[in-house]
Amino acid sequence: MSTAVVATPVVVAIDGPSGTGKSSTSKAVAARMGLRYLDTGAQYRAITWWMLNAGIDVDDAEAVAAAAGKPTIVSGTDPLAPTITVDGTDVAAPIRGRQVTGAVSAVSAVPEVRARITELQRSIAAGAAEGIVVEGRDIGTTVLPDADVKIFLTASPEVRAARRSAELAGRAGSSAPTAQAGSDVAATQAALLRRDAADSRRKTSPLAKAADATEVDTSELTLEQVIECVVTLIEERGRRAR
Ligand SMILES: Nc1ncnc2c1ncn2[C@@H]1O[C@H](COP(=O)(O)OP(=O)(O)OP(=O)(O)O)[C@@H](O)[C@H]1O
Ligand SMILES: Nc1ccn([C@@H]2O[C@H](COP(=O)(O)O)[C@@H](O)[C@H]2O)c(=O)n1
Repeated sequence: MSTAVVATPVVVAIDGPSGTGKSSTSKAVAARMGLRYLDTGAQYRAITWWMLNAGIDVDDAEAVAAAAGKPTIVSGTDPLAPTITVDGTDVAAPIRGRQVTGAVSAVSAVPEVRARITELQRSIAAGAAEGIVVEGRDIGTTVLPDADVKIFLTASPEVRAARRSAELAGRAGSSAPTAQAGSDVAATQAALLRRDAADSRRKTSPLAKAADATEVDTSELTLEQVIECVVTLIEERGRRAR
């Protein structure tokens, strides 16, 4: 296992569709290389949670835009214990629920929301003296176009759905595969693809691979292999820069 620590602050952008392994990979790479870690999806989920809690119709883009500046979102960037609060409330658990997951693409498509969250992301990245891994959908294209290393993770829809379903089943405490589990995987895959389509089609900074990003298809790779691959790409960039 590599335990590299980079000498100069490095900014790493990791983008990709839902469930490709961005969070797992980014956290592990950041922890291994002594970097900070920012989960930008959690920030969009947090503002969505606040909108839902405030009774705002998330399909009313004008109402969402008018409220976009109201909540205060704070992200903790320790890769071993990332945190997210809204107006001082810890929302790490509720932002992973179905309601937020079903509403987040509509909220994140609103330009005023993106402007607000993008500004926050840039200030967090600029303040990370030791370097940072930032993961999301538009980091390499829009948020940090000058990132030192850009990676675009992909995986087949079938693999992503199977991994996500296993994760959800693990959280719920189930084990043996059943007919119900089979239909859950199909529903999970449909939901992932719906979210990818909405995130890719929006007008403002859609989910996209930056022209200078390295694409890594994780379908046939273990998580450890993906982490090693990303660490190697960062180390190679460091050697070229010296
Ligand atoms: N290479 C891999 N092999 C096996 N399982 C993996 C791999 N990468 C990630 N996983 C598992 O797949 C699931 C989804 O991974 P993760 O949450 O990191 O994806 P993500 O791209 O951040 O998703 P989202 O965009 O929805 O937040 C997790 O349960 C994770 O442990
Ligand atoms: N840079 C980003 C990151 C995320 N989003 C939106 O948030 C949703 C949730 O992201 P997860 O990574 O937690 O699944 C995602 O579906 C996007 O709608 C974004 O727009 N830009």
